[in-house]
Amino acid sequence: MDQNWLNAITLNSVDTADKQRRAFTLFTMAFFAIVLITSLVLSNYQIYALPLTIMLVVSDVTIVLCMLYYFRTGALVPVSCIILSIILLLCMALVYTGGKENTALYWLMFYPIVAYVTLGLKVGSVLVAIMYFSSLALLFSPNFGQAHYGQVETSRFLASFSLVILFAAISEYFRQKSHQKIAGITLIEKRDALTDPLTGLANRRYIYEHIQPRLEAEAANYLPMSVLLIDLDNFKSLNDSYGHDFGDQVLIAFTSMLHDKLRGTDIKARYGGEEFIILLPKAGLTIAHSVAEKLRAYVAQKQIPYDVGQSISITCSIGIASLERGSQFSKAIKHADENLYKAKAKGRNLVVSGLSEVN
Ligand SMILES: Nc1nc2c(ncn2[C@@H]2O[C@H](COP(=O)(O)OP(=O)(O)OP(=O)(O)O)[C@@H](O)[C@H]2O)c(=O)[nH]1
Repeated sequence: MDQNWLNAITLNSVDTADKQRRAFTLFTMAFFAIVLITSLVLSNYQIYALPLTIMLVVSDVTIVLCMLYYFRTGALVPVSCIILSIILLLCMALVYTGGKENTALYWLMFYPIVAYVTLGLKVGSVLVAIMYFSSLALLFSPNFGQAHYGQVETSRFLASFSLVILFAAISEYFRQKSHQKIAGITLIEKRDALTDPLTGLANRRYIYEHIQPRLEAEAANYLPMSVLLIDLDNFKSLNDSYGHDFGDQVLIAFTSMLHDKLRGTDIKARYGGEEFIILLPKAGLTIAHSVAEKLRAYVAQKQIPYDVGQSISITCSIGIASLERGSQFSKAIKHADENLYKAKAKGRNLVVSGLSEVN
């Protein structure tokens, strides 16, 4: 069975909220970095060596440009990697020089938290590991850095920094797990709410909640579009003669016929009871009429097994309307329904089409 339509149902709102959380964490840190670097450059540019001043200004400008790039493109991962790498370098430079009154090591504590929140466990761990081992190298190579850190200071720093990394990693790991679980459950529930359980087709809610907004937002991908309303003929007497369970089997068999005769890109849904709706994107009335006519003829000749050696056939009536740019979906549905009514009135097993009114 064609389930393509289910893949179109996503959790945009959940993903957007998670991205906002990561972006907000990153940019809060970036904001402090910009303020700190700018004030350092402004107050010390006379005493700093020129290469240091240039390095700080370039870092500052790059962070600002990265933020602007994110707001233009929404590309959070590359932007996070660049900003976090710059801040990693600046932190290591700080450890190298010792910072004001040898307090450099304190400023490393926030980094693992931001790295894990922003880039997740895998990529975050790479940056955190680089910071951790670079710090070790600087702390245990007495001739390498400019600053001297005492033994107690070094061991306390390593112990507390290791604990911060450990807790940040544990918290990110379980946050990711629970996020995936909740997102998975929410997606299943959302898909269930838009699926007809008997036929596996999309339901009426899918058409109004998922497709209708897209017709307005992505009109170029859909319009002109044809709307087919299909109703199985004399379904009540079929139920009465063969039983409700067999009626259900007929609905399932009819769904297979839809899949046989229509394309995967056509939108098919059970509109209610024994009524179905088909949307043919980028198809005018002429094409829609010929598609509907082929479907009608196919359904009429198809045998549905009833009992051993016994089978029945069904017929359907189809009303068509077209949805052009500027016309309303509700009006096209109404017009298709009127044409379906005409098809029934003219004796059933018929296709009736007509243009929908344009605003
Ligand atoms: N088996 C089964 N029957 C259903 C289902 N949903 C609706 N029906 C039945 O479909 C029948 C529809 O009957 P009507 O609306 O009178 O239409 P009809 O008998 O098809 O007559 P026309 O539409 O005029 O050709 C009703 O008897 C409903 O109970 C379902 O999920 N399963």
